[in-house]
Amino acid sequence: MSRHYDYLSIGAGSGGIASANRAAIHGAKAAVIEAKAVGGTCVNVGCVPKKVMWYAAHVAEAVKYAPSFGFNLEQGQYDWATMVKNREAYIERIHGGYHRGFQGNGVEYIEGFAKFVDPHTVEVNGERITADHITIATGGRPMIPDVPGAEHGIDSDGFFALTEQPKKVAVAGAGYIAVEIAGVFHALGSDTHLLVRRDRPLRDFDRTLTDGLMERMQQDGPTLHTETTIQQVVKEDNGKLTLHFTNGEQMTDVDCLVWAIGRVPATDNINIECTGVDVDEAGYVRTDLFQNTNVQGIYAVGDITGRAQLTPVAIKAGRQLAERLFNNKPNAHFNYENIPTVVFSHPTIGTVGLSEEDAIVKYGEEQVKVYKSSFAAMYNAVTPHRALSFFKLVCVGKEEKVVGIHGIGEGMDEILQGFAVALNMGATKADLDNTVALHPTSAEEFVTLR
Ligand SMILES: Cc1cc2nc3c(=O)[nH]c(=O)nc-3n(C[C@H](O)[C@H](O)[C@H](O)COP(=O)(O)OP(=O)(O)OC[C@H]3O[C@@H](n4cnc5c(N)ncnc54)[C@H](O)[C@@H]3O)c2cc1C
Ligand SMILES: NC(=O)c1ccc[n+]([C@@H]2O[C@H](COP(=O)([O-])OP(=O)(O)OC[C@H]3O[C@@H](n4cnc5c(N)ncnc54)[C@H](O)[C@@H]3O)[C@@H](O)[C@H]2O)c1
Repeated sequence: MSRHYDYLSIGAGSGGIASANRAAIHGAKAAVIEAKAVGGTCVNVGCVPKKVMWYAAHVAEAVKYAPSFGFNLEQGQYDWATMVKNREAYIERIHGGYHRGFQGNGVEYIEGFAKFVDPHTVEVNGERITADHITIATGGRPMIPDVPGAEHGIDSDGFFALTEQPKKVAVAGAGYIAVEIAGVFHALGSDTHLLVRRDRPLRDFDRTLTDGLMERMQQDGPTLHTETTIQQVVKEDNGKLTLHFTNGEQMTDVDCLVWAIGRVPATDNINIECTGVDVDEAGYVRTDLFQNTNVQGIYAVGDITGRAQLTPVAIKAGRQLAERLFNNKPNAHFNYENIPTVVFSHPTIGTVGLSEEDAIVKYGEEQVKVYKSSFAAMYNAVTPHRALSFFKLVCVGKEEKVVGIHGIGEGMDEILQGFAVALNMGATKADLDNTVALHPTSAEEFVTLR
């Protein structure tokens, strides 16, 4: 038995789904093949369950602030299992939405693990499927380090599988996932330790953001251990973990260790070698700006390309690819510049464009002018948990074109989207100054900076 499609995506995550739906909307006979759950990482073990848990942490914070607003709350027990049950039910509803979308657009959904047979053929469940255009949208999986006892830890997938809240937690890593998971555990009441190898988490972010995050962590956050690398993990007879660090120190009585040290691309098991598609040393598929690989008729979108591993990036790149292939738009492609991003830390970080450091490297110190401020947002200013939010604009040249907008504070995840539009449209500092403030908000800080 064999089937033929105009367009086939291996993987039904953010990129695969978006590209196949768009291809079908433009009349292509399209299919997606998915080995695990429809929606991929974002929906099942990424953005969605993470944001639900971030909201749980947000509610816990509100409960903490409540007495200052006059509430007399009997703070009962927190039930992790209830949150997990409701979260998974929500995810099930999202799955249903995807399947209805496929039906409506005429995309065929094929369950199974796909492997290449040749550049135009894949095999799934023993069946050969051919397509004119095949997109590799297989995403990635969490990385586990090669240290003795590493298997006693869990990864971000394991974090979402927890049905009970651990008491003492160590999170190893310094990126988005480590910061976000540690923040959730802490806010929900676990004794949480964030272990970073160097001097700070989120080292690639503007310094104002990491300074602000570290200040907030010191006031009320997970305990930050810098310059700390795990050398060995030992499971004791009582089931607890002892972490041995390279600096000779150790941490005992750990109930749960989470590795959040990056991800690896899922190209290793799909027999990609038989296609001649070029992958880099780490296994990411090399693509040009049009998502083309070096092999005609094979493309890649999303995390598997190793570029800006974010859901909206995978979606937009996938849709643009379908526009190019099936809607007669030969120049359609995703623009990888000025991608806004949010870290769901406590409080949230929002950032778009160049950090101050990168702007100086790109334009020279004399061309760069920075505006910044900090203040206690009203939300916590009336509580004993007063804490600062931080704001920064990076501008260049005489006209003070805004090339970077960075903030950490309550609501920054929602604030940044509109400011990213302004930056993309080429706004100058004067444009922001000429915009009337919304008062009293945190967002107004960006249009009132002196
Ligand atoms: C914990 C966590 C939190 C995150 N939070 C955010 C966030 O808040 N905001 C944000 O923008 N991004 C976030 N991300 C990143 C986001 O999830 C990814 O960028 C996005 O899912 C990438 O989409 P994709 O289509 O490239 O791959 P994926 O979503 O990973 O989908 C790939 C799919 O391919 C399937 N597959 C793999 N190999 C095969 C095969 N051989 N045959 C069939 N199917 C196969 C997989 O099962 C998977 O379903 C987060 C990621 C993680 C891990
Ligand atoms: N809010 C969001 O949009 C969001 C949230 C989560 C993930 N993501 C995406 O998923 C990607 C993967 O996230 P991530 O946090 O796993 O990766 P990451 O690449 O952002 O961070 C990995 C961190 O682990 C550190 N590290 C590497 N090896 C280590 C080791 N052996 N011991 C200790 N630390 C080590 C690295 O220095 C790095 O800081 C992100 O880059 C991001 O694009 C986005």
